[in-house]
Amino acid sequence: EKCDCYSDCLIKSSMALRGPIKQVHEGNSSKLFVTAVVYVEGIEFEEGRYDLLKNDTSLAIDWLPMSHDVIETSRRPPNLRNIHFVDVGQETTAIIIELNFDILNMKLRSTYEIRVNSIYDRQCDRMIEMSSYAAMNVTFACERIVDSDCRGSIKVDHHPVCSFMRSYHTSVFENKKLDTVELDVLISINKNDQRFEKLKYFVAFFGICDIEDVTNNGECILDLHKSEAARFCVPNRLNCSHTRSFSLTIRPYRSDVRYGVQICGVLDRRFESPPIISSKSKSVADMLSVSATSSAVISNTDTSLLKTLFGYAVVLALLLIVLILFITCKCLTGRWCKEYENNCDDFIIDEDSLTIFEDRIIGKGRFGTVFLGQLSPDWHGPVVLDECQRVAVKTNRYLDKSKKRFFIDEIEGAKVISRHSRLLSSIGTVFKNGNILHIQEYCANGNLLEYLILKRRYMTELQERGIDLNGSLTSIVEVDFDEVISFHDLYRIASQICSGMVYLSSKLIVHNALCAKHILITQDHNVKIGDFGFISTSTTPNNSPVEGQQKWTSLELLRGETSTQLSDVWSFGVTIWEIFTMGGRPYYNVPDAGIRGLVEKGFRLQKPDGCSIQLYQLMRETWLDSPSDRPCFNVISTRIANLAQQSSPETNNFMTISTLCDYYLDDAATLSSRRGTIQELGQTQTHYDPAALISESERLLGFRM
Ligand SMILES: Nc1ncnc2c1ncn2[C@@H]1O[C@H](COP(=O)(O)OP(=O)(O)OP(=O)(O)O)[C@@H](O)[C@H]1O
Repeated sequence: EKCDCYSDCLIKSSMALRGPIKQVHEGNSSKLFVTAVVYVEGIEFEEGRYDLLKNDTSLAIDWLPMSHDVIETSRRPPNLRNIHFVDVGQETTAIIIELNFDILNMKLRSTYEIRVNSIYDRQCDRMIEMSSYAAMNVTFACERIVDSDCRGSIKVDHHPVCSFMRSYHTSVFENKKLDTVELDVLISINKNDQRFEKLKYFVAFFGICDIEDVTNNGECILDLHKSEAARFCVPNRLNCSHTRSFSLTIRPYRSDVRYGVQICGVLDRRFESPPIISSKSKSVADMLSVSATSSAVISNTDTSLLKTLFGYAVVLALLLIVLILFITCKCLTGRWCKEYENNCDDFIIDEDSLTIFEDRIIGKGRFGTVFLGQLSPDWHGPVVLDECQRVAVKTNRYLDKSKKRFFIDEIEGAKVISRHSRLLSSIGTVFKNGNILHIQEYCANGNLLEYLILKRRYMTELQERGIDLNGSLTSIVEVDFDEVISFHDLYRIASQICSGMVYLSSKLIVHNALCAKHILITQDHNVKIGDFGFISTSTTPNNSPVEGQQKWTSLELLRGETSTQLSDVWSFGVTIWEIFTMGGRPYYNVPDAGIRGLVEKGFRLQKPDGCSIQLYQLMRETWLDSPSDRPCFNVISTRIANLAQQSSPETNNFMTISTLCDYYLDDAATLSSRRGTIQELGQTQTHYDPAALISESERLLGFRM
């Protein structure tokens, strides 16, 4: 039906983002430039006839407070740059809306809703309402914005995860005199809930329910602005078992109202307030049973008696602590502990200071299992630990002398290395039941190899679901940005490893076993180089490849010559190859014994699919026959920094993974070590084809070494 000035035009519409979001520079300031297109079906295009008034009824741009509401007030409203109407045929008109947003949105990772409800018809001087409005959410995720500088930006949405636990048991202690109610609440947490892994601690929001909004399922609506908050399982999440009790105090308590509690898990302590679910800032909460019948009344005298007893206990505990400190001090100065003098090594930690969580296996290596551990809160050493004092505890399953020697070498190696932010710190040793435990700082994201493989798998899964990380923002709303990795991050990792190696080589130390598996990733996704069991110095030179490391070993060391810092450069080249294949297996089809012959003949690893020719050129230089022809770590560091800068191609922030690459064939074996079935190193593989290694890379660079 024709739409004229008197008919009730029903117009269908849809909206999409045109092109990527870009950071643009205007004079001294920068803005985020967004173009949205609304396709309106059902109106005849006429030049100059229609307009979009930027008011509440026609075009609305609303910030959705599901992202970071903390600095809401510092955001400036978006600026409408341009609107124009274009005829796209078939009774469809495209409205192109160009907007400028504040750069802060990107730093804080925000989401806006752009909505067009109606358009203005100049000829008839009236608003035409759409049958259903056109709307779209635009998320400003720094890593997705072209030409953006992500330094200091918040990468993920850290809001607490609410509606977490559903099973409560409460016991109520009513203090009539003080008009308060104390609740001991026992909650049950679903053991298998993956979100639990990422949580720091819990917050309970509790308060009076809105009477009219009480539901039949034992839920009520809680006004979060008026509610109180109590933190629990703080600071040590390890104490948080799957059933957990904590206390709430409701003050003043009123018996005529209902109370509700909403339990949320905090992901990042800077963001404790829950997402605002409705415009009224109210959230569905579980009803707390605070009935007078189930309560035990605490009399005033009882509390005062308890307080006195508690006071005595505190004084006694303090006296005890002073006594222990006095004895320890005497012991350390050597006066009372003459007979233990030989053991007075800074590196030895008292067994009682360490708790080992035997059910929390972090990994398994050649020598034994690595467990999660915790040092007592009063332990203070040269390494600053996280707030839970978490550590990695390496055990040694071998008691025979030669194997034990390797383990001790690692501890001794770690002692030689001084502290550097990119090197894994060794904290000390604990003697337990005649065995030595090696205590190291804990890197919550495990080793780099598995880290990369897991990210690659998630990204491959996204690819298979048709989600293009380099595509339009609308298609990536369901992406968990914690689980993907951008080129920017790959370069950052390579550069951090290089800076650790610059430091090691400045101390004239050769690592001898550098590879992705021996690099650990901290909670905040930074790099720590580990495994110092095979280091060599000028006084303790090394001239044989480390068992199982042949694929990372330089030609001279494979030949039995002495390794130098430039031998580590070779291994570093293989490590960046692992990074840019996102955990590919070098020389996947060659057994360790075949590596020397192959490398001597000039064969080198092929160019990873996702890496630039320039980066591959750098890798090839690290694999030059003569060590003196290879770049040193200082030079590599500058070159990586330059390559990282050049590598922000317009729409290519994330690698497109080609699953058919042969270097991914053995993934399962690599990851199986995570589950505890370690592949024996040096295991013989049956078949390999050197010709496969010549591959495309040789042709691309036009030479073969
Ligand atoms: N300090 C640590 N923090 C976190 N995870 C660790 C730490 N140390 C080791 N791990 C994990 O435990 C696994 C086994 O470590 P381990 O050092 O025993 O063996 P590896 O170095 O991986 O292999 P191998 O010694 O057999 O060459 C590592 O791959 C890593 O995933």
